[in-house]
Amino acid sequence: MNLLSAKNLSHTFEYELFSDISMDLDEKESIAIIGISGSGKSTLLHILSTLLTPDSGSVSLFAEDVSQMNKKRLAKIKRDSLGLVFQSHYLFKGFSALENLEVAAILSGQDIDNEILKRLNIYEAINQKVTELSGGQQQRVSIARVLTKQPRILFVDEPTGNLDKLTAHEVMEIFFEYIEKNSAGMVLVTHDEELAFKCKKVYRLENKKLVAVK
Ligand SMILES: Nc1ncnc2c1ncn2[C@@H]1O[C@H](COP(=O)(O)OP(=O)(O)OP(=O)(O)O)[C@@H](O)[C@H]1O
Repeated sequence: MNLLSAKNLSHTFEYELFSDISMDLDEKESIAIIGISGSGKSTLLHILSTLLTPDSGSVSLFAEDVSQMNKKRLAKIKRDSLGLVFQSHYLFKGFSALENLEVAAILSGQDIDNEILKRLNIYEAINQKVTELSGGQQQRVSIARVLTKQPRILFVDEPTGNLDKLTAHEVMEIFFEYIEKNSAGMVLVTHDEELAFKCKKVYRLENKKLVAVK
């Protein structure tokens, strides 16, 4: 089943970032987008995850055109089906790590998966306040929180920036197992080509186009 289909996307800020970009994400599929700094990778991810409206072109989620959805419908799809793992964590700072996960569990009606907490190595720190955790621990809590709501599509922007190499690879393994088990999909933006090439498909954003490199 097709989870996401982007057609002929173009976007310009101060300069034209890209034009006429199309891509498809199917169930159990992972796509990595690489490219030099400033090529527009994060902007493309923002468009695919509906945070930003493209200048032209369309994005469909689960075969529904995002531009044709009313606000309520789009909000529901975002809440139930999209998982964003971005550099800024958006954790509730005054709460503990566990409380942050509980909010996600309650809102989505899902359970917290202790196994994932152990693998992310945050099980022991789960009762600490977010502000007492290191940057890497906060990042791992935000990954656990996103997975707790069991989204169908993961949008991941440099998930391993604060993490050592071993932890970064473990996080990728957790993502891959997650999408396989849940028939979900993932779009990953990264500078790390080694991590990128673990994905099923790899595209490079260069000269304003998306070039398939795997
Ligand atoms: N909201 C915005 N308003 C104006 N310009 C923006 C905005 N967001 C991004 N840009 C510009 O668009 C260009 C591409 O940014 P983007 O973050 O998409 O690139 P990137 O490939 O992800 O870069 P990096 O690898 O450094 O994170 C940059 O020149 C950036 O300054």
